Amino acid sequence: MLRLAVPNKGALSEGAQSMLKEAGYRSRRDSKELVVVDEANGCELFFLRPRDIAVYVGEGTLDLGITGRDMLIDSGAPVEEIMPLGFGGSTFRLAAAAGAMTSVADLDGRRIATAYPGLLDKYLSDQGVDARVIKLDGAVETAIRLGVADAIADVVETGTTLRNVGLEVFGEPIMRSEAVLIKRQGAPESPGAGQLVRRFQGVVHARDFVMMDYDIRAERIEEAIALTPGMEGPTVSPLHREGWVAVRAMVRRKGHQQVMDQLWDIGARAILVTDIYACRL
Ligand SMILES: Nc1ncnc2c1ncn2[C@@H]1O[C@H](COP(=O)(O)OP(=O)(O)OP(=O)(O)O)[C@@H](O)[C@H]1O
Ligand SMILES: O=P(O)(O)OC[C@H]1O[C@H](OP(=O)(O)OP(=O)(O)O)[C@H](O)[C@@H]1O
Ligand SMILES: [Mg+2]
Repeated sequence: MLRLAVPNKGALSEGAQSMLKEAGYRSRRDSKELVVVDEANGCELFFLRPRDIAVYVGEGTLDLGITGRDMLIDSGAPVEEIMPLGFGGSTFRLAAAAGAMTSVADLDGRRIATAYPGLLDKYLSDQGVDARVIKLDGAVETAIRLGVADAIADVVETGTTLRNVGLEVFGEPIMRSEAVLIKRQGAPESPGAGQLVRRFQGVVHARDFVMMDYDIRAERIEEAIALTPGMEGPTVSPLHREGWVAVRAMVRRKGHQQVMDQLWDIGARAILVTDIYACRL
C-alpha cells in the first residue's frame, strides 16, 4: 500500500485535503483522525505536523509527503520535490524595525530570530554573513520588541503580521515557497505513486486551465488557432452554417479574458468559457 504523509493542521492542511478530495482519495471524517486507510485506491494517509513530514519521508518510513518547500529545505532531510502543488504560496523574508536595516550585509554580528534555522543558516553562509541565529517556535515577530533579536527571518504571505508590529522586510526574498509533493532522494517509484502523481497533475491542470468554445469564419481559423493552440491542437468541427467552424481548446485561466477579447476582434462569436472538473493530460 502507498503511504502518504498529509499536513494535519496549519496553513497547508486545508489545501492538501481539497487536493486529495479532488483527486478522488478518501478524506478524513474529523480533524482527530490521524490515519485513514483508502482501500479503493490502495493507499494509507498519515496526518502529521507539516514540519515532520520531510523527516518521515527522508527516513523512508513513508513513500510520499505533502509539505512546504521552505520546510523541506529547512529540515535538511534527504528528500526531493516531485511536483509543485499550486497552493500554500508564501515567501521567506528578512524583516526588522522600519528603517533599521537595508541589506543582508547589515546583519553581520547581529541576532536573527527564526523558526526555520536550517533554511536561514544555509542562506547566511551562502551570503557570507556571520550572524547569530536564535531558534524560536513561532510568533517570531515579537522577538525584536522583546529584545531577543535585531531582525527576524519568517514566512510572509500578505505581510499583515509584520505591519501589525511595525516591522518591514528588507533585502531580496530568501526563497519562494508553495506546497510540494516529496519523496526520498533516489528512492525507486513506489507502487501507486505514478497514479497519484498523474491524478495530482490532473487537479493542478484542471485548476490552471479553462475550456473555451467559440464559432469563427473558416478563413480566420489559423489566426484563431494561434490564439488558442490547445494541448495537442484544438478540436475544429464544421458548423451547420456554411463557411463557419466551431473551435474547442483548453486555455490558461490566467489571461483568458484577454484571449476572449482577441478572439472577438478577429470575428469569433458565441465564445463560451467553462471550468474543467477533472482532467488527465
Ligand atoms: N500565511 C501563511 N502563514 C504561515 N505559513 C504559510 C502561510 N501561507 C503558506 N504557508 C506555508 O505553510 C507552511 C507552514 O505551515 P504551518 O504554519 O502549519 O507550520 P508551523 O508554523 O510550523 O506550525 P504552527 O503554526 O502550527 O506552529 C510553510 O510551508 C509556509 O510556507
Ligand atoms: O504575511 P501574513 O499573511 O501575515 O502571514 C505570515 C504569518 O503567518 C505565519 O504565522 P502562523 O499563523 O503560522 O503562526 P506561527 O508564527 O506561530 O507559526 C508566519 O509565521 C507569519 O507570522
Ligand atoms: Mg505557522
